[in-house]
Amino acid sequence: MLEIRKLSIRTRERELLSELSLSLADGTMTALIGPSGCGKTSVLKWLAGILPDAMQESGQLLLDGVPVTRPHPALCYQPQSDALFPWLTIIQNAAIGLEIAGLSRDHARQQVAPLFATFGLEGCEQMFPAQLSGGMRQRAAFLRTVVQEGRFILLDEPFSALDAVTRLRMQDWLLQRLHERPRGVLLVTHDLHEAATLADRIIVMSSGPGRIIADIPVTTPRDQRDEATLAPLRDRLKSLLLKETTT
Ligand SMILES: Nc1ncnc2c1ncn2[C@@H]1O[C@H](COP(=O)(O)OP(=O)(O)OP(=O)(O)O)[C@@H](O)[C@H]1O
Repeated sequence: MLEIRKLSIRTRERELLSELSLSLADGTMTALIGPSGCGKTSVLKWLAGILPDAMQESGQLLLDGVPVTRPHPALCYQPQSDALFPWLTIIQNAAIGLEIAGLSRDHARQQVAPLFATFGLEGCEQMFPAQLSGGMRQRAAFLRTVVQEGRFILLDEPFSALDAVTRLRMQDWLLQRLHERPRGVLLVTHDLHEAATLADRIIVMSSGPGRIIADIPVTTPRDQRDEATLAPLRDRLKSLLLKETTT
């Protein structure tokens, strides 16, 4: 269990988050949605331990009840920007998280190489990030994150640069992977359909300052989550967000 306790964040100008508390269970996916600028990315950055110096924060992070400092190997973070190292090839980038975790270079590359075809990156292994499209770079960053063995994966709009079909493929792949190797996932997304299709639970944040205004379990079995079944949930999410953006 990963527990955020009373997280408050201030920028120089304003209070961004006020005493936000949230527990994430192992092996479940939680989607975090909210108006632009409400602080979703900042929550993930705080969890990853890379909040900008310009922000002041207070709060505690507990893993199984024990306070943790970050970066922590249990937490794998995929930022909104792909954050690939421009001087490394794509396979070096994809393998770097595993290398940092202690795998030998060869072993790390052996782990990621078979996934290049699945991720539509076959033939790009020796290319550099600047030679790839935005969607390809995002898939490489996603690959780098999901191969790591952390108990919790923090994904910041991981599919935002993908075309509709590739996005569906990557979502299916993620669900399959989590089925085979359960992890806790915190998924920041603006896509209500994505949240409703993938998540076990959806957290809705308000802005000014950010706090949780709804915590909604998604109980429909995944294989029954079609357009019609999800429509009432999407409508509820939409109306919560509309209220937040018009007040
Ligand atoms: N490096 C920074 N220094 C100071 N303030 C920042 C910095 N980065 C972000 N902010 C402020 O924090 C606010 C929240 O940003 P954050 O990226 O966490 O929101 P978000 O909910 O993820 O937004 P979006 O949905 O648009 O990605 C921004 O509106 C901005 O004012």
